Amino acid sequence: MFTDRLYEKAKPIWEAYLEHPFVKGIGEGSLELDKFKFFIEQDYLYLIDYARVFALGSVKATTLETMTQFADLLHSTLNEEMELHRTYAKKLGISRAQLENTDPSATTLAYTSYMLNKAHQGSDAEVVACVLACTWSYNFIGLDLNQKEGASEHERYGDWITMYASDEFTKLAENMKNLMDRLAVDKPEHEKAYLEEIFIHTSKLEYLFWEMADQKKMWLNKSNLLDG
Ligand SMILES: Cc1ncc(C[n+]2csc(CCO)c2C)c(N)n1
Repeated sequence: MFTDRLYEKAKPIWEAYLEHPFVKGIGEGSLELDKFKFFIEQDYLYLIDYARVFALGSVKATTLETMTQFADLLHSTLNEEMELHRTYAKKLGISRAQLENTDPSATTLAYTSYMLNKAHQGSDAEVVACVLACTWSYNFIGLDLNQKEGASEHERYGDWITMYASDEFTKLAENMKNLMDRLAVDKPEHEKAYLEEIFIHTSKLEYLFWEMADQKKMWLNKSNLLDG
C-alpha cells in the first residue's frame, strides 16, 4: 500500500512526536496550562484553514463518493474538532472572539499557507496528501498516549486523549488512509514521489507545531523584536 511507504519514510519523525515534551506532557497530565492555552489558540486558527483545504477537496473530487467524504471531513472539523477547542477555550477562560482574533505565529502561517498552496495547485490526491499527516498522526499519538494507565481519565488532558484515541476517530484516520491509497494507486512514480514529499513536509510541520506550542513561540525564540 502507498500509505505503508509513507509511514516507513516518516517513521523517524513520527516516533519523535512521542518523545516530544509537549506530547509527553499531555500524556502525563503535567503540561503547563499556559502552553496548552497557546496551542489551543494557534490550533483554532490552523483548523479554520484546514477546513478550507477539505472544501477544496470537495471541489477537486472526481467522484460523488470522494466529494461526500471531503464534505463529511469539513463538517467534522468545523463541528467536532473545533468544538473540542471551544470547550477547552471556555475552561481556560478564552472567549470565542478571542479565539478567532488570535495573531498567527510564524509556524501556523507556514503550515496553513503550505497546505493551502499545495491544495490549490494540485488534484484531489494532493489535497489528501496535505491533510493525511495531521489526521493520522493525531490518531497515532492518541492511541499511544491512551495505552498509559489512567491517561484518558486525567482531569486536564483526558478528553483530548479520549477523542483522538476513539474508535470513531481511528475510523476517520483509516478512511483517509484508504482514500490516499485509492487515489495514488494508478499514479506514475514521479507523482507518487510528489505526494510523498507533501506528506513528509507536513509531518515535519506537525513537529514544528508541537515545538512552537512548547516554546510559546510567535516569531523568534529569544527576542520579541518581531512580536506584536
Ligand atoms: C496542528 C494540528 N495538526 C493536526 C490536527 C488534527 N486534526 C486537524 S482537523 C482534524 C479532524 C479531521 O481530520 C484533526 C484530527 C490538529 N488539530 N492540529
